Amino acid sequence: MSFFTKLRDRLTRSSSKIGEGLDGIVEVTSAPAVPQPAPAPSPGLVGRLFGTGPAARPDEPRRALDDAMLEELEDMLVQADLGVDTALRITANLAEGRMGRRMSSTELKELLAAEIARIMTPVARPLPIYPKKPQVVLVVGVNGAGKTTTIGKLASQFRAAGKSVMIAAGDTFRAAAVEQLQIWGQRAGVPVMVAAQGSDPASLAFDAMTRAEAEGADLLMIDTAGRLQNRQDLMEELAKIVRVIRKKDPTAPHNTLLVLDATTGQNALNQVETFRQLADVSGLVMTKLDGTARGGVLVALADRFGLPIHAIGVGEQIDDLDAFDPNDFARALVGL
Ligand SMILES: Nc1nc2c(ncn2[C@@H]2O[C@H](COP(=O)(O)OP(=O)(O)OP(=O)(O)O)[C@@H](O)[C@H]2O)c(=O)[nH]1
Repeated sequence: MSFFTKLRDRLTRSSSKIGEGLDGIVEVTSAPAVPQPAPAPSPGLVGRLFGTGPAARPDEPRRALDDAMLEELEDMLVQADLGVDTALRITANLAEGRMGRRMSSTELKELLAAEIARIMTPVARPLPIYPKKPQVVLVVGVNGAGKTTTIGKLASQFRAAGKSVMIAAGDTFRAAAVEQLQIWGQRAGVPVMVAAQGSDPASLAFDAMTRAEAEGADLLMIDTAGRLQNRQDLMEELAKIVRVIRKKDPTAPHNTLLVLDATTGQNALNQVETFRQLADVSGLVMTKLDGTARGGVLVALADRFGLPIHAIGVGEQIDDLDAFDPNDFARALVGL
């Protein structure tokens, strides 16, 4: 199954929220549809530019775009977790030159998808791979966001691409977290370095650097703790890991990935703010886009922070994570 098919099938809770929202907005006050003979289907201009979505049916209900309709659109987008600022910007762009025009839900979906893709295109960037060996990737995020799973999935993909990968289980306080990482390491066929429970994560990171250098690993991914309850401790812990790995390589870490859980909705925005204060976040991965109606938050994140979105997760299996494609995501999100 292609990742787009998977994305479209699994993003349904978010997409039905937006898709049905648009249907409702158009149908609520529109005149009853007058049946007309159906001409051969042809995609609209936006459809032709952005994919092969369904053409607007001639008998689809339509509604003239006015201020009231724009307000309903805004509210719907806010409820779909795109956030107020982004919702306002999108509706303003959508309205430009179209006030008074009678629009169908399909046309609105095409326009909305194009607007969302426009916002997200600049941030859609796969994790960059550098010639530097080992490339050190620090992975941060709150407990349960999906760090372990993401590390496992990425490790498996890089290995499949011929890279030698090593993982360090830096959340040394939680035995269960270390065990999970070991299981993912086995699945991905990648060594996982662990330390005694409760030992210093920075010391493990140093040992992992030493081993990765000695073995000529291409990539070292370091998992970290996500206890936000004690922000000061966590900040010190992350800072110490960075200090220690810089003794080995002053340019490391080369990437700091923040893993976010889509089901947290608008709270993901706060997590970005917080982790940017704790670490030098260089890119985002969003997990759990399946089974949540809050996937729209990714648009708000792109619009607000402009941080690269490296990958998105739509399930618990090893191949349920892929590079972020803005057009695919935008179309899936609006239900096209
Ligand atoms: N449905 C779904 N579940 C996911 C996804 N990514 C991760 N999970 C699940 O979310 C749960 C937490 O994921 P972990 O990878 O353990 O998260 P973590 O951030 O490492 O959490 P701690 O180990 O508690 O620090 C696990 O049950 C995963 O299987 C996803 O894309 N979709």
